[in-house]
Amino acid sequence: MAECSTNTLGRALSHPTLIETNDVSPPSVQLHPSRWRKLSSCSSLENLEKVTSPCGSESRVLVINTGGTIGMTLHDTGYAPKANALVENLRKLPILHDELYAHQTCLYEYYKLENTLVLPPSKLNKRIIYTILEYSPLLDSSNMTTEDWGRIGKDIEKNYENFDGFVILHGTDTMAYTASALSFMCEHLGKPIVLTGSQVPIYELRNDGRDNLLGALLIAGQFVIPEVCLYFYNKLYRGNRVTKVDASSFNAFNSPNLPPLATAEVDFKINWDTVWRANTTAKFQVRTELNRNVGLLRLFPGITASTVRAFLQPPMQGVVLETYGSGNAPDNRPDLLEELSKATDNGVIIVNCTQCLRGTVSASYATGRVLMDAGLLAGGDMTPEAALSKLSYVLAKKELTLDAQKKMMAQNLRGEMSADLEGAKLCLSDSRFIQVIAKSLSVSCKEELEAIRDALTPSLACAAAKIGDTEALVALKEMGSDLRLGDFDGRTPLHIAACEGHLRLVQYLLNQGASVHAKDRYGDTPLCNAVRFRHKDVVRLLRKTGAHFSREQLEEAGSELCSLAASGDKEGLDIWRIAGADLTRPGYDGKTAIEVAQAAGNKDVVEVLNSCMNSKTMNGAAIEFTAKPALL
Ligand SMILES: NC(=O)C[C@H](N)C(=O)O
Repeated sequence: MAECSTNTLGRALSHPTLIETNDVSPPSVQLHPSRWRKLSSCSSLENLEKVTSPCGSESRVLVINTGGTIGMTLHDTGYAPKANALVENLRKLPILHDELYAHQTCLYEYYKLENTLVLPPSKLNKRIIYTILEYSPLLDSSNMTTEDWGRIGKDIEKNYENFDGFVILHGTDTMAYTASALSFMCEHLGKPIVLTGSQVPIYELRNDGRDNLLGALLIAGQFVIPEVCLYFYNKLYRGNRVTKVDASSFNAFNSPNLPPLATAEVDFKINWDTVWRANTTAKFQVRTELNRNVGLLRLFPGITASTVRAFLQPPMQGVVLETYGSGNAPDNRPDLLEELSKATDNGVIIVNCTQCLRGTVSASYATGRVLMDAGLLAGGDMTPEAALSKLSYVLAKKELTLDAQKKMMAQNLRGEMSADLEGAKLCLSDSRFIQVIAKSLSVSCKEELEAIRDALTPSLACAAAKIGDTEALVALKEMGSDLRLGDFDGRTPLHIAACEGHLRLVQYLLNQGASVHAKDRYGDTPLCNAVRFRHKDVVRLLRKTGAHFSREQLEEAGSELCSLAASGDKEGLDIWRIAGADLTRPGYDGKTAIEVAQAAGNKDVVEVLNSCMNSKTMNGAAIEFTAKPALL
């Protein structure tokens, strides 16, 4: 921690004095100063030297336990969820909880949460602290409804700013539906949400629950993959691309039309090219309104017109028709086609999806074109689960006209369908720059070229961000570079642009999917950098996009605010206010900024602070954090 104490926000706020006054040399673990403070009064202080982790950092994950096999036991009626048993069980598993570390670092005292656990250090040297929120009753996922999806969404929204990632424990039977639904409900998502579960309860000797939970936690706590994902049997999938394909294998899920986002091998291999990029500058929010008048209808030879008619009766508003092959239906059945036409004329949205596990619907066959003529929308390569939940989400947007809803159904909203990439593929060999380097290194194959590109472009992109050269960034992007990647210090172009105050460039990077939550090796986000270098416009834009201080940074801000108040620095205080700091937060000695300003006789600072605190309409209103996260 000592070497991290000079030039970034978090480091500037650390309190070496705390360590001195307690006369305890810091262990190599990077704890937040507030935990240090707690530690000083903790009975386990004498054990400090046993904290063995080398200099790592911590991240926080919220685990929402909805039920499913992972936490089931065998009852008279068969397998059913067991309440209040998971935390106790995990606490006894050394791969899922490091009791010594928790004790030595006063984890329970600090978080005041019995259900907070900590993983042993990861290979990337991170400690993942996770808090389990268990639902009551726990459900077999066959019992889940759209209301349960809404509850999960709202709990994530409530706790969004307190955690780096989210894991949802869920039964496998309807996990693909929940994952799809959440992917649409979570708008402008900037953090990972990973669903997982198991085929065998975690309490049994041989089970897949431990590995699945561990993998999901490691991903949610270490990688900014801003998607609703599903982790199972060593693979991370996009949630709206999966389907359950096996009732009894550990390898229960498949993502037939999209390769996994990541694979857990010796190391996690993230397929960053596939990871979804946000293209808006809006804040995260969850839309819980879903339309329940939707359904799935699977075509089969000999289906009667009256069955179809009955299915399409009001109040039905949206149907996924599961057709044959590449989206085909009998073109010698005018009775069926008439029922479909009547329904679409009456405003029912019918989406054509294939019954096949893999592939897309197309208009290659006459038997497919008749469905287009009947007013069906092509569902591309969407899974029926994704198409159904997308319908439910889109139809709940009552502010949209029917035409706008249909248009939205045809759009790729969250990576649930493949865009028609004909002619749009980026070609690495277009880049003269990379070519010249590749030539000088005598490489020619695609993989080697890509490796060179990936090694060089993060630094080049940061250099372009430093001088505000948007054109250079556009050119790098066209080469296929991922502008979200960080340099050797984990500093992304967005960090650099935020430091330099290049507002337009910040906007451009956000439009390209740069993450406001990316942390560099010192734990700093672009927001920390923009505050430090006092770029108000950038701070405003980042806040608008959902950037926020972590709970620890907010706690530590008190001392910085006091020092600004002592030196009469109104501008400095204002920028912290805009960034979302709580101006009433006391410093390390318990005094607030206003008290410090009063003592120093800085009248106008007192006035400014008073007016800020009285003004309800102020921009970037202070966020009040309680000692406990909002979930309690
Ligand atoms: N493996 C499982 O989790 C199946 C269980 N019936 C569920 O979906 O809740």
